[in-house]
Amino acid sequence: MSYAVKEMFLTLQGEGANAGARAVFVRFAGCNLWSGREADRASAICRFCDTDFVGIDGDGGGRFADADALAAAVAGHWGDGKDARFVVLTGGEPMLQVDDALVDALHDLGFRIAIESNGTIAAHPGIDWVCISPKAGSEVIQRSGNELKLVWPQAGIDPDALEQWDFGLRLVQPMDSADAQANIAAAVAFAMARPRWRLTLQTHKMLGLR
Ligand SMILES: C[S@@+](CC[C@H](N)C(=O)[O-])C[C@H]1O[C@@H](n2cnc3c(N)ncnc32)[C@H](O)[C@@H]1O
Ligand SMILES: Nc1nc2[nH]cc(C(=O)O)c2c(=O)[nH]1
Ligand code: SF4
Ligand SMILES: [Mg+2]
Repeated sequence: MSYAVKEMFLTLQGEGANAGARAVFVRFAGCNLWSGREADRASAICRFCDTDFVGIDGDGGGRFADADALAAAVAGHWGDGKDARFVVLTGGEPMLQVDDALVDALHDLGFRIAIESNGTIAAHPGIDWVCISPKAGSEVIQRSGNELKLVWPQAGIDPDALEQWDFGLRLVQPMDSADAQANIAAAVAFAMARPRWRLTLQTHKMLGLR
């Protein structure tokens, strides 16, 4: 299978429990909860997305003919070192494209694989770190993993229901929007009221990283 990738870059993971870790990000093109076109945002299932995932025209993006070609590009972004190789598969929705061949090819090159997914498609079982971020109005079928990352506030999501899901960590992340300051206050209040949850911030945005 070939893969459509919007962009690929080396940075520090900005969010969640792996924040601060050097990682190659692979941003797959396309999502099942929004077309990515601004004209469709108001009618999309997911309406607060902060990301351009349309097309394959970003830095390091393109159409990769097979898993070995994509994994080789990831290794090229990482550089020579073999130690602690780490790749984050995101998008768009990465589980529209991630398959056995890609997981095997990345593991063969020594990468630990993380995913950022909306959970509407089962995560590939070979992935080493599963981060699921539920979206109101969608059906999340992937209800287990390493971290559950709730963007807050989100009308239509009941945090009590999420307490039943099987995740090692529960994280609350302020929604980046015109109301960012109010959303930070809401996320802080959320974490203060719910000791099983921790606040996570989009540190790459504060640091000026990609
Ligand atoms: C762009 S999404 C791509 C991966 C996948 N489609 C998902 O939604 O999890 C990457 C992460 O950014 C989060 N995110 C998207 N828009 C955001 C916003 N406006 N504020 C805070 N987090 C946001 C998502 O919830 C997800 O955890
Ligand atoms: N540095 C950095 N960390 C991130 N964590 C999740 C991201 C994403 O867009 O999936 C992201 C991103 O785009 N950049
Ligand atoms: S599910 Fe993820 S990629 Fe898709 S629109 Fe929402 S935040 Fe963006
Ligand atoms: Mg992002």
